[in-house]
Amino acid sequence: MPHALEQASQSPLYIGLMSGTSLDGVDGVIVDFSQGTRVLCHASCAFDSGLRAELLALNSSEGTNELHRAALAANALVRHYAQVVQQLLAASGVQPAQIAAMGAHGQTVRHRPQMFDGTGYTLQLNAPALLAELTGITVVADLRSRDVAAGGQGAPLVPAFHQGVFGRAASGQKNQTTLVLNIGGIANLSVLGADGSVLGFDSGPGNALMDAWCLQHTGKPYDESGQWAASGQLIPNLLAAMMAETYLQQPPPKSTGRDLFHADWLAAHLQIHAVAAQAADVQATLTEFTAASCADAVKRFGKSGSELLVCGGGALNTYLMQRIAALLPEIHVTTTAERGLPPLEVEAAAFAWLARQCLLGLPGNLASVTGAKGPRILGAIYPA
Ligand SMILES: Nc1ncnc2c1ncn2[C@@H]1O[C@H](COP(=O)(O)OP(=O)(O)OP(=O)(O)O)[C@@H](O)[C@H]1O
Ligand SMILES: CC(=O)N[C@H]1[C@@H]2OC[C@@H](O2)[C@@H](O)[C@@H]1O[C@H](C)C(=O)O
Repeated sequence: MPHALEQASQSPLYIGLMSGTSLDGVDGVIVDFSQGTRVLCHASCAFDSGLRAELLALNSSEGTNELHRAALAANALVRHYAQVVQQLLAASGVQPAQIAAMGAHGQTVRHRPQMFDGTGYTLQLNAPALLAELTGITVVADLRSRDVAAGGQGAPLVPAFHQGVFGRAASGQKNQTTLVLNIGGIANLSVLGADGSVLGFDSGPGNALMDAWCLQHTGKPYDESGQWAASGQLIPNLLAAMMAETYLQQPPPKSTGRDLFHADWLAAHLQIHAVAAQAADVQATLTEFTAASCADAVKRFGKSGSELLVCGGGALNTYLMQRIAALLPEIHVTTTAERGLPPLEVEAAAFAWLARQCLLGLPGNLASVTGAKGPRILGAIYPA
């Protein structure tokens, strides 16, 4: 390892930066790993509507000059990252030289881990060299593609971090399966077995479809606390049709994204089952779809008496949380805040941990989750 990097990797302070499939903006944290995992501060920066629309457009193959537009969007994205980094440093009083590295996820615009020839790809827009220039901090980027190259899904990556922070060794609850459900744009579940085993997979949609419908009909980017959904009536045929999506029944390892759960997927279902429906009824049904697909995943892999810790922005949707709890009467449903990590900090903290694993030369993936051939060191390093 070059001398400067070796020196940097002595520091216990790392930054994690996450901009996920919700396309709402960037969450960042500084984490101190000197004694367990301690988040020193959290900052976020919303995307302006122009960048959000461009990133959403780049998720589909429509439109022209994608390569040029993707490069410009990546530059704009890391300017938001740099802004979050400045906020974190200002709030904590930490100097750039004290940060060992930052894990910068980038923006997923395609996720096709398995293609016809066996090896697919996952694509996160990012400009790590620019980010290193803007911040003076070592950047670890491209954290998914090595797992895909090793035959894995490249996602979800957070289960290994969940195990360290919420698993039996960390919790002291040695006889119990702990489940961690991240409800972002897409939802993913980690199953932390009492025997130390770890499973994990994307259960299906999180907030992405609800957000899209809410924006289209109310002009608001999301349904605050799920109040609008709570005012609507469930459309049973629409729910049944969406729950019949074959992805939901597939066994893990599996991962998904906007590649499957996109606007056209929703429109096709609405055209058949909700032509004359009230918009609030569709919102109620989309919320139930997220709740039911998450609850099904939990029922399949959790045990009666297990604890379910919810994180991601969906944990702030009170109505969605009520629906998940109602569908899982034998599971204790709460949020990660109960274990000391607020829901909006978990993913970003996971990417700080992944940067640390990379710098220390340790694996970041779990083959039991992604299906990769084995453990792999994830990420590419852009020194400060
Ligand atoms: N107060 C709230 N009420 C309802 N929903 C909320 C609230 N706050 C956040 N959300 C939802 O959470 C979303 C953001 O969640 P989060 O930041 O976890 O997603 P992400 O990181 O983009 O996704 P992913 O985990 O798929 O990468 C918002 O788009 C919104 O749908
Ligand atoms: C390809 C990609 O960006 N996947 C994200 C997405 O957002 C949630 C879910 O789908 C999960 O698989 C993953 O993110 C989390 C952070 C993960 O890798 O664990």
